[in-house]
Amino acid sequence: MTAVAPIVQLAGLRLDRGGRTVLEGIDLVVPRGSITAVLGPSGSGKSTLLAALTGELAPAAGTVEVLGAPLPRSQRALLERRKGIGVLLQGNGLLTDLTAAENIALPLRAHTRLPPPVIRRLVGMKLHAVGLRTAADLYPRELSGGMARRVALARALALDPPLMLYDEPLTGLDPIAAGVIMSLIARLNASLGLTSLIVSHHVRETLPVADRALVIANGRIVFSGTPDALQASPDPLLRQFLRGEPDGPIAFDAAARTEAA
Ligand SMILES: Nc1ncnc2c1ncn2[C@@H]1O[C@H](COP(=O)(O)OP(=O)(O)OP(=O)(O)O)[C@@H](O)[C@H]1O
Repeated sequence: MTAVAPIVQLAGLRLDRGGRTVLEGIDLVVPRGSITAVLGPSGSGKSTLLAALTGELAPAAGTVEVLGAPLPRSQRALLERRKGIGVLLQGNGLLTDLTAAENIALPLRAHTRLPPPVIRRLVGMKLHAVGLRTAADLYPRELSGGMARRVALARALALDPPLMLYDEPLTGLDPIAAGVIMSLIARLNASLGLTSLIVSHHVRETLPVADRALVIANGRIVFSGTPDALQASPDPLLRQFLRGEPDGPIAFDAAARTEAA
């Protein structure tokens, strides 16, 4: 790994799922420290792209470099690389019979040999980072949706990963909780020196915190640039997407995508 290498670099990437090509011709460089909004209609392949970044989905063609080097093929090396990638998945994935603090401690217990007092201290720091110091001993059922999302975020940050991947972090949240999560994502990115990719349907909430935007549609990247350039684009496909119109150049039926060879 080198200090100057982009944190994510994709070249000529093709991703297949269920025998079909979901994405192809994907070239992408994500600079360190940036927040990239990954946008696109439902089923366009946003989560599939994240799956390629974590190594969960192997490329059908092309290369995936994450944290300065190609993703390793061996399962052991891949698990090691994944410690540097924090993932907040759709839904929080909190274990219901563990408290907030115990949930956050899980990755530290699984992947480090730190003594319990150090783990307790690290968990306290993560809870503090998401503004939930007083919720340490609460169970997920005792948390609001926004609080549970923040606990899940603290858990994703437990191992201090330099790269954070967010898959629909606002799903199921009311507008106030959504605003809290988005500003927290932006604040953590700046204060911890992270790089973030945010897959989201919530264009209006996500673009303001992003310094780059990608739009995926019809199996490829149809826009890569600043949020301002996206919003100013006259491209009919981008206008259709930003306005949420059903008719236009974006094909919404799955049959429109190509069959994998
Ligand atoms: N495990 C899988 N096996 C087969 N096909 C899959 C699998 N996961 C996703 N797909 C297909 O891949 C395509 C892209 O799905 P993906 O979940 O990446 O889209 P998305 O843009 O994240 O959608 P959404 O915004 O609705 O979450 C879809 O056609 C989907 O049906």
